[in-house]
Amino acid sequence: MTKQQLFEQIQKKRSFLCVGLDSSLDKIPQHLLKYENPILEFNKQIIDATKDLCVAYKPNTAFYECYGKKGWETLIETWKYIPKDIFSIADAKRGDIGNTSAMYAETFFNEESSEMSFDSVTVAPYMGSDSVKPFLTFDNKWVIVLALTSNPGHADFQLQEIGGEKLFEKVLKTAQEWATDEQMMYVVGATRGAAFADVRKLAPNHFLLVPGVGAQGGDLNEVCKYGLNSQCGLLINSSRAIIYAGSGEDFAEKAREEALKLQKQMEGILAEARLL
Ligand SMILES: O=c1ccn([C@@H]2O[C@H](COP(=O)(O)O)[C@@H](O)[C@H]2O)c(=O)[nH]1
Repeated sequence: MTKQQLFEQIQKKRSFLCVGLDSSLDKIPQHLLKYENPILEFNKQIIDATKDLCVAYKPNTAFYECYGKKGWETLIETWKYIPKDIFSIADAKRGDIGNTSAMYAETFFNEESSEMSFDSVTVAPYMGSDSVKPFLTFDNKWVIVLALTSNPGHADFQLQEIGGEKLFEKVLKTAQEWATDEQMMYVVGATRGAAFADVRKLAPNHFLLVPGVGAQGGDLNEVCKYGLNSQCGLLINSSRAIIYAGSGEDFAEKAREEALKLQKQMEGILAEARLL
């Protein structure tokens, strides 16, 4: 999916919501445990209930890898179930020496070998250019580089100054030497609020994947105030607050209600910014 196509989806759906599929056996409604693959059934019902309200789905691979062979199968089947006009993100946070990164890229992008071909994968930039570049060799695929994360520990490294600039600023600048805003996005946590103004000074045109709305308490309005650009430029992720909104037989309806609340807020924000 190109950047323009993503913006068109945002305008069509009046939403820049990404639903996070962080699905685990101990959290999904207990009545689903009778299914042969409870998590897949859960994901399918969540997708059916929210697909007209969001423009992206983000399974975090940790929630699948922990179940071994069955978990990988669930990830593959979940990817297959995501409608192909909806942007898919493998939140895997990979990155290693070049030849190893190349294998990670095959894992998430090469359907012939792995049976999945996500639109994008999250990548940790700590190991530098050769750890990121192998992900950029696939046509029409995106790399989403961790820049300023939503967790409290972000300050340990990302806010440290090197040569007069913070590490996350260096990441934002240096990564732009590897790819354009047509192939690269950045992760910036919703809990960082006003820092979006600093991010936009360095990356005015990039899409930002923004986790942290919902369970982590990030403020959607503040993120949009500083982070919105002329093509929206934001994919706001919410995982637990949507998918675990209900725990009974009506869990998918409850998830829809939560997604709808965010979609309505987003519609208002897009309208006010004259992006619709
Ligand atoms: O900085 C980051 C990077 C990634 N995440 C991931 O996003 C979701 C958030 O889940 P919620 O339930 O909405 O809190 C989860 O998969 C994280 O691993 C992040 O939160 N912050």
